[in-house]
Amino acid sequence: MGFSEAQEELVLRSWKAMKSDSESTALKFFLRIFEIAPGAKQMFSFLRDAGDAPLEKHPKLKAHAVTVFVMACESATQLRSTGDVKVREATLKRLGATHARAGVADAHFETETHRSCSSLNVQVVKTALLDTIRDAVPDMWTPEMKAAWEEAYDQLAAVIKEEMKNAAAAEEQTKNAATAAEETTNAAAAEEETTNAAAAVDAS
Ligand code: HEM
Repeated sequence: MGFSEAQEELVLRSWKAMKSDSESTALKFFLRIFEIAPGAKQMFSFLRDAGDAPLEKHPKLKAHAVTVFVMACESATQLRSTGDVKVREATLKRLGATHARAGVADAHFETETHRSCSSLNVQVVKTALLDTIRDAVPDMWTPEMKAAWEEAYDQLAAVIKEEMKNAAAAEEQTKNAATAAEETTNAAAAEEETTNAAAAVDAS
């Protein structure tokens, strides 16, 4: 099913209404993420270093929330015009690497609850996003608006998750190359040792 002009309009209209109060929307988004998954706080370096300072005082707090909203809006526009989500190559590479490094798992992007994992309920960013929009624009909120945001978010998340896999694979390759190089060095050293030992035997 393609993304319609009406769906794009729903996403952009609600974002426009929220944008005027993006400061408090961003804060609510974050608080909701940490309500759902308290453990997720540890993944954000700037929060790890923040000690006990209240979240709402944190200067970097807004950036991630606003980026997720803005990029989901851009996805909605792209989905309507081309049926596909494309993120600029350099941005995508960085996003893949940052999220993989921070320990973000595919599950953090989804809405399902992994009941087997009771300590960390992983219905994180997507649920937090939808809840935040619902509470920010209650008069506009409809099942159609929810579906439009879900679609835009899902397509964007799929692109980032794919890039996270690439980043993880590249890191693994670098590690393997380093191990292989080390093994070659060790083998060369062992060979030299054998040669030296043989020479010592010859000399004696
Ligand atoms: C479509 C969804 C998402 C978008 C568009 C997005 C976007 C971004 C951006 C732009 C950054 C800044 C760093 C950079 O540019 O490399 C970032 C960092 C980060 N994101 Fe996301 N993100 C998304 C989903 C998630 C999810 C699901 C999680 C998991 C809870 C997450 C956790 C993080 C963390 C931990 C960082 C690093 C923050 C730091 O320590 O500085 N993000 N994200």
